[in-house]
Amino acid sequence: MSWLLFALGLGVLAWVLVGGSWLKRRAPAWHWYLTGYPAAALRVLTTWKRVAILTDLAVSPRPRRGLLGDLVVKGEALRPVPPRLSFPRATRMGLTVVVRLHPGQTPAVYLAAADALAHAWRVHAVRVTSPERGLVLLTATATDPLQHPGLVTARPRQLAALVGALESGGAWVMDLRLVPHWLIAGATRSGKSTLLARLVTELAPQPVALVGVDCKGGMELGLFARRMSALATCRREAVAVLGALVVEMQERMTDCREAGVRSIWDLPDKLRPVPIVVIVDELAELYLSDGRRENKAEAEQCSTYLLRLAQLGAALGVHLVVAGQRVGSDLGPGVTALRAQLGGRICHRVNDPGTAEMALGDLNKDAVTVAQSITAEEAGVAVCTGPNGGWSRARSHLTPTDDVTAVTARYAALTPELPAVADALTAVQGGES
Ligand SMILES: Nc1ncnc2c1ncn2[C@@H]1O[C@H](COP(=O)(O)OP(=O)(O)OP(=O)(O)O)[C@@H](O)[C@H]1O
Repeated sequence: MSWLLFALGLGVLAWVLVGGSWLKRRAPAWHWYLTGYPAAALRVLTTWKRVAILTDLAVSPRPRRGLLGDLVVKGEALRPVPPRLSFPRATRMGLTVVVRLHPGQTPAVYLAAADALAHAWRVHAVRVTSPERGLVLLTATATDPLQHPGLVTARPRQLAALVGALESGGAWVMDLRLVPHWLIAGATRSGKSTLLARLVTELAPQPVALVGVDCKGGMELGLFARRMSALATCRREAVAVLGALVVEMQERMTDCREAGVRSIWDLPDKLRPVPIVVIVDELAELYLSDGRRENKAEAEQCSTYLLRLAQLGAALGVHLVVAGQRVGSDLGPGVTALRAQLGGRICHRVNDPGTAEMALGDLNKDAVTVAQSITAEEAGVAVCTGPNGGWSRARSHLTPTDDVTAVTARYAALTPELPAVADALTAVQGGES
């Protein structure tokens, strides 16, 4: 018997010393289920009452004012009651609990208490959502899942690109059929180009025309030129390409009108034109001008064309993905109008609060705060909006340049021709030489 106990003890010791860390490295989710979750669940249940009182989530069943003779007496009642909490449920990287709100309570107080809860439960973060009136769902994540996001999968769909992993462990998908236009903001070295590379890798095998506008001489998007139907590398070329796209869009509009449909997706397969995704790297290069008249005119033209594409493109199969280091109204009045049309927002680390505010501020103030807390070590981490109006932290899949160039070379033969756009570009390039 004593030998058995000794062997058991040795086994437990070996597990603690070697097995635990091995499992943590190999299968972090299992490590969490076996060791982390029971301890965290116990911590949630044992600390709930104290934390709820400290963060004003607990309320007293007795009113704060009472009558003492003719006097109204005001004060804190004794023994506040914490809201009812469900048993913590394990998730892959954390746990969730449902809290039943006290009458008159709103989820706002729980949002304010989220940091305190994360601290008390010793977890990375606590997110607060309200799935149903009167209930809040507290989702705790044990460690930052975006430090080493695993590879996730998603069902392939046309015009949808699996670009990374969400904080929840789900797939981060940019679905252009659901959200037709996107704005990507981020300081230099924050991960914008990597995200664009990932997007191109995902769209390259699909029947989609890619048009690039990279006024930094085509240094970024030039890598994918083999799979691009057109690539503008300076503002003059951008004006020509965007102008030709507006004309193309007007032709599609006429086709739809004649066929009696409201979008190209309602046209029969044979008549449906190929969808076009216009990728703009560095928005500021299109908008800024040095004050000279011709430069100013070009900037204004770019602004007008982009706005037109964004306003009408969704139904006509023309989609915009616009990236920039700094997105602010100082770039010109057209930027704010354009932003309003770009429903999908992605904000990496930014240098100025104005850009985070511009990217996410009109959608959610909390998202702005979270975007501003992304550090320089977290390249590729961003706050992104979801199709149903929510937001999440996410990290793009690191896609090395060699992989993207290999994919674009493999699918180069699939590149659809856009003759009007190519002709406009050639005409400008001919005029320049
Ligand atoms: N998802 C990611 N995971 C890990 N590292 C990443 C990720 N995305 C980017 N990085 C790292 O950050 C570096 C900078 O990324 P990237 O070139 O995409 O930034 P950028 O915002 O486009 O910068 P710039 O504006 O200067 O072109 C990359 O070389 C890469 O090492």
